[in-house]
Amino acid sequence: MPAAVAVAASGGRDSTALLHATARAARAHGIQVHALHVHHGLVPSADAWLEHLRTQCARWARAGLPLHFHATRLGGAPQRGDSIEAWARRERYAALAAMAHAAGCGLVLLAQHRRDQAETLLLQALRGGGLQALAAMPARAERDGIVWVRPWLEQPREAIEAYLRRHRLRWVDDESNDDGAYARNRLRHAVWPALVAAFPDAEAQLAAAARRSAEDVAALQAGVEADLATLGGEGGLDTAAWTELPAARRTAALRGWLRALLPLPVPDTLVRRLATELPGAQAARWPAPGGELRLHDGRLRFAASAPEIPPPGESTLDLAHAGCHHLPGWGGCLDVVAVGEGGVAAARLRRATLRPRRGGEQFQLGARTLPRCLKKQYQARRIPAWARGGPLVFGDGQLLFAPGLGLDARCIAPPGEPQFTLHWHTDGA
Ligand SMILES: Nc1ncnc2c1ncn2[C@@H]1O[C@H](COP(=O)(O)OP(=O)(O)OP(=O)(O)O)[C@@H](O)[C@H]1O
Repeated sequence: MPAAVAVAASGGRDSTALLHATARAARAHGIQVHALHVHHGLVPSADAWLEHLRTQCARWARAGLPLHFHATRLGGAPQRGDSIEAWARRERYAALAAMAHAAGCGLVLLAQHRRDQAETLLLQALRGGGLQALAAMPARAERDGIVWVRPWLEQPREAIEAYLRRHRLRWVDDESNDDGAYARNRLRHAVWPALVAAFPDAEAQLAAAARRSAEDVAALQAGVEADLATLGGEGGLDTAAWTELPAARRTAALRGWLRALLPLPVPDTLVRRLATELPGAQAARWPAPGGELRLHDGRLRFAASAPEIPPPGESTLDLAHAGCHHLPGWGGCLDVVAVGEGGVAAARLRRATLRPRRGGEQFQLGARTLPRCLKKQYQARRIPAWARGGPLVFGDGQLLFAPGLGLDARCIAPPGEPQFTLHWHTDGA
């Protein structure tokens, strides 16, 4: 059993209930609970949410609950072309991960419930999503060295409301929940009441559909991995063996092979084109993101295009200020976000060294884990090739940041010191 667990607390209805329920259950087992709050700085009432949560946690702690409160104020703002929701979500998860690492928590609980899951499935279907999208939110996921768990994904919203009433809990209402500019709000207000009136069991059935989709995705993934093991990975895809696969498995195998290899996300049009043109082809070439696919001697291989700018070597950069540092040579940008804790000290970023992987680098994911070979960390976490594409960042010779993994736990600064977290974004990803 972990000694500490974190709860992502917005101050809203659901995470207030989850925080309270977690702290009560934890008390019985001698576990400490860390409430993690992110202040996005987007609406004036954000200050009030933070203060409400801080006061509430202090009150509950005085009443004997094993609670600690942490908050991060986000420093940056969305770049042009970045949607506010996408920016807020990305920065929120990064800040939550940083706070969890700093608090020594490898487990973070999120408060989404069955209605949220049902809505997510509908929204994904309305965007034309495939099975993976219809699986909606996973009950458990590992990312940034953290296990993210949604313990209430099977709980109806009414059960949470009943919990709040029983314990007379207070929460803050998010005024943006009424804003019709957001698809989820339109679904909630205009569609959901009519849907439930016609199909009273809609919430449970839609959530069940998401769960079944997730099971099917996992089974498909296992099948793809088994197929790829026999089709040959590094020496190229054995196209004769690939053509022998039953038609239904060919596309998935191709997509899986491309995902692991290409430096950028794989367009569906490319997968479809290859699925049609590969059978029977002898020698051929296809343009692909970041390079070219070449068929030769019965093997399909990826050749990365020569970068327009010479391959980035080692460079030194002042990263000790918030904002998006565009690095055209690397094909993306390093987002530097000011945080209160869980970041790397500004002083270490003033003369940061950026360089590609050379092999043999050691990286430590969490405070309670050991440093391991960086390549092994990427493999263990199945970080696809395109998400590893940016530079490694060093300060005073120590590895501080690896794209796709985040900050090395050994470089986290003490709370209070000026500090930043880093995120890598590939152009067009
Ligand atoms: N600002 C935040 N700080 C910390 N955690 C957050 C924040 N916003 C959302 N979360 C976490 O992500 C989950 C999903 O977010 P979402 O925006 O759907 O919820 P919400 O309606 O803002 O809040 P709640 O779920 O508490 O009613 C929340 O339940 C909470 O666990």
